[in-house]
Amino acid sequence: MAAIELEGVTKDYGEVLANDDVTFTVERGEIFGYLGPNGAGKTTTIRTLLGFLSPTEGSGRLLGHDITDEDDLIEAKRRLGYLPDDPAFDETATGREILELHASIKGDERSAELLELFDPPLDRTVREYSHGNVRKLGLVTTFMHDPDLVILDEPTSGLDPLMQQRFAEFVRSERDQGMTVFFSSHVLSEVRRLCDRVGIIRDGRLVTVEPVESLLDRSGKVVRLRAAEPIPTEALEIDGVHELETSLDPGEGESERDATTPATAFTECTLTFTGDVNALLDRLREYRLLDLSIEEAPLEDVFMRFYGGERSERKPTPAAKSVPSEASDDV
Ligand SMILES: Nc1ncnc2c1ncn2[C@@H]1O[C@H](COP(=O)(O)OP(=O)(O)OP(=O)(O)O)[C@@H](O)[C@H]1O
Repeated sequence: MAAIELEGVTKDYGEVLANDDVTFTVERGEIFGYLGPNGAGKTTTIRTLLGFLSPTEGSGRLLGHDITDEDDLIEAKRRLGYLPDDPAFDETATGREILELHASIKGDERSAELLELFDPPLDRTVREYSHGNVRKLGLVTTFMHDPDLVILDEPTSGLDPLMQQRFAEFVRSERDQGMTVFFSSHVLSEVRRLCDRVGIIRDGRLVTVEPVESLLDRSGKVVRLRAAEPIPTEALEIDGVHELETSLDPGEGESERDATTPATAFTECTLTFTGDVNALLDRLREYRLLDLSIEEAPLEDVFMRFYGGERSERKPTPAAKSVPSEASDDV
């Protein structure tokens, strides 16, 4: 039995179709990242999963229980931890009082261990908490009853880098012991670090569900090179070259191209490469290179392909100019 199953979930608010035929499954023991820009429909899916919203159409199951059947869902909720995007704790209560309340409702198997990790200031009232401290208290209340499945809406928002790191290590070790983790995010570095699979939602529609590794494979590598001699642009006319940017440095003391320089040639370039790296290296073998780097493409670039907008700035080569490349592999 899967941890989460959604089938054709649609939520129509009249003027906005917040979720449009959303279908996916999250298996037990995986970390699933639900990605999308602001307003894409992430919170709507989460609130539907938890039975807080009834779908206009479609159905779903949480730990095997029907999300549209309130009584059935109570069973699932005993084994569920949920961190909303804005946990509405009683502002007049102290952190300690909040924990006592949660313990009395759901039980407390592990708050001592969680408090050591996340360390919210327990003796202050929630009114005095920073956004990050509310998040830390929320993480303790989410995991304290040792749930089988956690659903987290933007869990690291407001956490400092050290806390984000701690959260990542904690979540991975929980996953290794069988917990299922579903979280929404628009923080791509955290998704890359944490997730086994990713679902991307844009304008209410699920655009893709796939392993994070295949998303990275499809995004290709960023290749940067600097050559000691001009390389004809045709040398890079091979499958998998995208977004080629080149520049020609005439070199010290040489202000003009010499007669042997091809009409389109470069000494420096940056490109995104989705093909076989060996084929690229074969092409470059006959030229004298000064520098070559091959790195994973930023997930930001891949993400942008899904919902449009400007690509993140790539460090341009000096005097970089664009050269027409083959059609982009938009998905
Ligand atoms: N109660 C509501 N009535 C009408 N429209 C709504 C309602 N709740 C959400 N929406 C709209 O539905 C769309 C999806 O909203 P949702 O909160 O699910 O997005 P999100 O991906 O969680 O965004 P964010 O990352 O900003 O939290 C948005 O256009 C939002 O304005």
